Amino acid sequence: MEDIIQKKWDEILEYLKIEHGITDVSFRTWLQALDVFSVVDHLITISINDSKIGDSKKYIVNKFGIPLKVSIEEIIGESFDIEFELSSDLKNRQPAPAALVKSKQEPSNDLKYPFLNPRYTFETFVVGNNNSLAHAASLAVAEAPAEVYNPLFIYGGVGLGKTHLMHSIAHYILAQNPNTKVLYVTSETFTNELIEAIRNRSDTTSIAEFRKKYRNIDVLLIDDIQFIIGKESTQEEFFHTFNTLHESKKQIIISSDKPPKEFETLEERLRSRFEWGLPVDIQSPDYETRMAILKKKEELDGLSIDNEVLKYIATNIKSNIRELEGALTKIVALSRLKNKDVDVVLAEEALKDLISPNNKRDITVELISEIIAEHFGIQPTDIVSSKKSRNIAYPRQISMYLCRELTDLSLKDIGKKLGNRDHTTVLHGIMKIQNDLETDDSLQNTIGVLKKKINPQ
Ligand SMILES: Nc1ncnc2c1ncn2[C@@H]1O[C@H](COP(=O)(O)OP(=O)(O)OP(=O)(O)O)[C@@H](O)[C@H]1O
Repeated sequence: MEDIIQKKWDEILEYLKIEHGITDVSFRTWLQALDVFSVVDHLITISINDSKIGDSKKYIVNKFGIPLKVSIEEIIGESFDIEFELSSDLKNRQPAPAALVKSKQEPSNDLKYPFLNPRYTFETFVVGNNNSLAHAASLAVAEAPAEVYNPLFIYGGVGLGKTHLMHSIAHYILAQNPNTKVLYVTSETFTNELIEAIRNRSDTTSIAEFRKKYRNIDVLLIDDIQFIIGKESTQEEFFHTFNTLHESKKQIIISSDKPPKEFETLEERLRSRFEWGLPVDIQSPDYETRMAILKKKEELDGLSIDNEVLKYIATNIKSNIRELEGALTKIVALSRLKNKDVDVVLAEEALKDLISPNNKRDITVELISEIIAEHFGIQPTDIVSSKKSRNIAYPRQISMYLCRELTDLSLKDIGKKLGNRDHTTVLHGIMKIQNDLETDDSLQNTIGVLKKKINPQ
């Protein structure tokens, strides 16, 4: 995390300057005298260059303390505490070595691999009847890459732990050998990067760069391969990527929502390759596994929830672990909001939309926002917030566009549900996406992926 904050430090200061109307002279004098000294857990220590501006700590804390905290949250997307220290006082203080401040679960290389979720490890993965084979095969591949099952093909329904297992394999391999070149991508990213490379075809290095990135590695993990089916040039490129890696004995791990034989329009030569190694499936978890997953989440989040409430969730939410975890989060959020203890009555209220009699999910603004937020690595609350940074504003406009396409709601109602926005703002958002779609093939691909995630049928 320290790396990321260091890298984004200038952007954070620029943001602060613009959002809080800081004058150029104030910016040059005060803000440019600030540097990140260390990031430990969620505390950022900022050094004040007192050789340049003297002991101005009190002034800086008062003037910039809160705006800086808010700006960091806006740009990084997470909340941090901050403290200021004079650089002369910090001179003899060593920044805490990153390895000492990480939690037990976190692998040692998360800075180098920001695309891996530090929580998705074998330690946090609950093994049940539904996933024991997939788990065992994944561990075998992690322990001996390219020696046992190549490719490893993990398939199963939505939200059942495929990504979690893939990240676990990557973390494990990197922990054993940090020099291994591991690349995890979704097939959407693979497609979008290929689109970009083809678009810049006149620049002969762009396709070469693309190929170098995907072929010059030891382990390729490609998630949700179903999204490349039917995209001819992507399939073709992936076919050659696969062959190059496989021939040079590099490990390939693929996930999908169905087994290779069920891909009707997949070319035979790719289908047969997917079956070369070991296709393993993940089923919906049984009741005991659902309880164990809820307890694991309770432990990881430091919660203490009445067993009856866990039983209520595990009894009612059966087929999707993401929803199972989401249910727990919703209950805890409602209890905080209402300042009430978590009990079954509160759980019933919190989950009334999730637990419908036929368990069929409706396409709602909330569902669309949740899927978009997850896809872009932000929080559903960001979508309805007033935050204006592009990494939030653009997904919000995509939400507006997809709400209009996939629900019968009026612009006014969409605006209301997306943070009480005016219908003209919604219209502007929709038109922006419509315009971009005309020229941006990557966006077309992303919107296609999102639509399938929202409405898998
Ligand atoms: N066996 C498990 N133990 C603990 N947590 C799990 C398990 N299986 C899934 N989860 C959790 O459920 C959530 C959804 O899992 P994940 O994203 O891996 O699903 P997926 O199968 O890749 O979904 P999608 O098909 O949407 O890509 C994650 O938060 C993950 O940590």
